[in-house]
Order: sequence, then structure tokens, then C-alpha cells
Amino acid sequence: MIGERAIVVVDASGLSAGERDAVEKKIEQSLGVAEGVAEVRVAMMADKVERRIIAVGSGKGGVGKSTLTTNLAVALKRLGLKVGVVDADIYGPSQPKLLATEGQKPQAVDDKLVPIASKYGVPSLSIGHLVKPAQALAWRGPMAVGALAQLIDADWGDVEVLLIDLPPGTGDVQLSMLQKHKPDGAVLVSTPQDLALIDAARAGQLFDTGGVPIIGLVENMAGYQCPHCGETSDPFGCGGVEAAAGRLELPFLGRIPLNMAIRIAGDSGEPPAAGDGEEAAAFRDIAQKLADWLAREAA
Ligand SMILES: Nc1ncnc2c1ncn2[C@@H]1O[C@H](COP(=O)(O)OP(=O)(O)OP(=O)(O)O)[C@@H](O)[C@H]1O
Repeated sequence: MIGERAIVVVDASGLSAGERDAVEKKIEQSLGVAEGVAEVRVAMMADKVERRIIAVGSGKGGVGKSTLTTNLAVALKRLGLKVGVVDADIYGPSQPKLLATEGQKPQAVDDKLVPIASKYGVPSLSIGHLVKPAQALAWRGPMAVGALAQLIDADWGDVEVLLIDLPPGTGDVQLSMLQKHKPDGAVLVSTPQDLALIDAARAGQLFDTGGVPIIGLVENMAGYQCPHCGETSDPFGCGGVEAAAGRLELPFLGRIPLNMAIRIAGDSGEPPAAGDGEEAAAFRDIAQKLADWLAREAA
């Protein structure tokens, strides 16, 4: 107390903008009626979070980039990191379905969007939370880029790793990311066949040119085990991504099998990485390599 003025300093680390506002109001209300207090001043202090942006990209569409992003986020969360997901796939947003947040609309506090919480402890923001997918399809490049900036500059609170699910290819959104929100690193995902790999190498070149370190390559949809006879076949080949990583002198982060359970889990908003099955282990191993990379870079 200084005279009739009550000054309260609050450690607001980890609180979202909405929570900060609520705490501040509560203190003002309860102290405002106290005897001898004519004025209440509240100072909300928070440590600045060192947040790193990791882009998940692919050369081609449909190779499992969104599936990998969601499951990596959930697996990283289980390893103890504070993770958020931005769905930058403006023209085909799938994170609302994958993280079971479809139909929810983010609030805006102080001109910033507040990410949507999920039951997996991973908050996310997607253009799919803001407009109907068909609406975004009609957007020109600058609108898509503006929307992406709002998602990334949102009130991410204590999130320390932001995974960005990029649209496939090397278009406007990727270029604007490199210019305005340069990722700290990129993970590339590809299926094993040559055509996908050529495109993945091109996406890799874009990051390379932009000075974004490529953390490594992930092979998705490798090795399909027939649920009837148990025999394993490789519809898209196997090992192609690991071989390409070797040729490009990039780390190979791991392989996710082609598995019907992964597709069904994605459609029902239950990321396999949140469970205890074989798929969860595959995603966890890749997440561990990413966590190791983050720790090394921070050192
Ligand atoms: N390892 C896998 N096994 C089985 N199905 C998979 C696997 N990975 C992804 N899928 C399925 O393949 C489809 C495409 O996956 P996803 O949407 O993750 O790809 P994407 O590269 O992000 O596509 P887009 O370019 O449309 O954004 C989805 O139906 C998903 O459930």
C-alpha cells in the first residue's frame, strides 16, 4: 500500500490473455471495496516465452503431412513440451477434424485470436475454425497470407513449440512464412515413391534457400500389413525416403506404416499418438528426435 493506493504485482506466466484479464478484474473488484483503498493498480508480469516455429511440409498433397503434424504435436506434448498447432493449409484445413475441434470458433482478445484448446492438451488454430472451407478456396494469395499471419501471431500463451501444418508445394503461403515468420526448422514428409520424393526434394530446396534448417525427413505410408492374411506389402515402395535422405545428406527421422487404424483415427479426431499402440510408438520415436533437435539448438 502506498497511501490509499493498493499496488498488486502478479506473476501471470502461463496465463492466456482472457485468464489475465479475469485475474486482473477479480483483484480490482475485491480490493476496490476494501477499507482504506481509494485506488487499485495491478501489474501483470509474465516471462517472455521463447517460442520456436517448426514447419511440417511436403512436396505433394495427400502424403500425410497433416496426420504427421497432429500426431507429432500430441507425442511432443506427452514428452513434456508445450505445443501448439497452426493449420496453414488454408485451402484444405484438416486440423479441426484431426484434433476434434470442428465447429468451434476462436475468440479474439486485444485483437489477437485465442487458440482453441483440445482434449489432447494441444491448442490449435486453423482457417477451418474461422470460415467454411469453400470460402477460403476463393481467396487470392495475399488474403491467405494475411489469414496465416493472424493464426501465427495469436495469443499462444506458454506454448514453446508451434508446429505449422503447411499446404503442400512451394506457393505463396510457404514464401510468406519464410519472409515473415521464418521457421526455426522444417520437417519434410513424403511417401516412398519417386514422384513424391522429387517434389519433397523441391520443397526441401525452398527451405534451404530461405536458410531454414531441415530437421529431417519422415517416410509415411510405408509397408501395409494385410488385415486378412497378415502379409506385408509396399504399395508405394519402402525405404525410398531413407535413401533420399542419405543422398541429400539429411537426417532420416523415421517411418510410419500405411495402416487403416491411422486413417480411421484421423477421421474420428483421435490421434493414434494419444494411445498406446504400435502407431503411437512410431510417432513418439520421431517426436523424440525432434525434441532432441530442439534441445540441441537451444543449448
Ligand atoms: N500412415 C497412414 N496410414 C493410413 N492412412 C494415412 C496415413 N497417413 C495419412 N493417412 C490418410 O491419408 C489421407 C491424407 O492424409 P493427410 O490429410 O494427413 O495428408 P496431407 O499431406 O496433409 O494432405 P493435404 O495435402 O490434403 O493437406 C487422410 O485420409 C489420412 O487419414
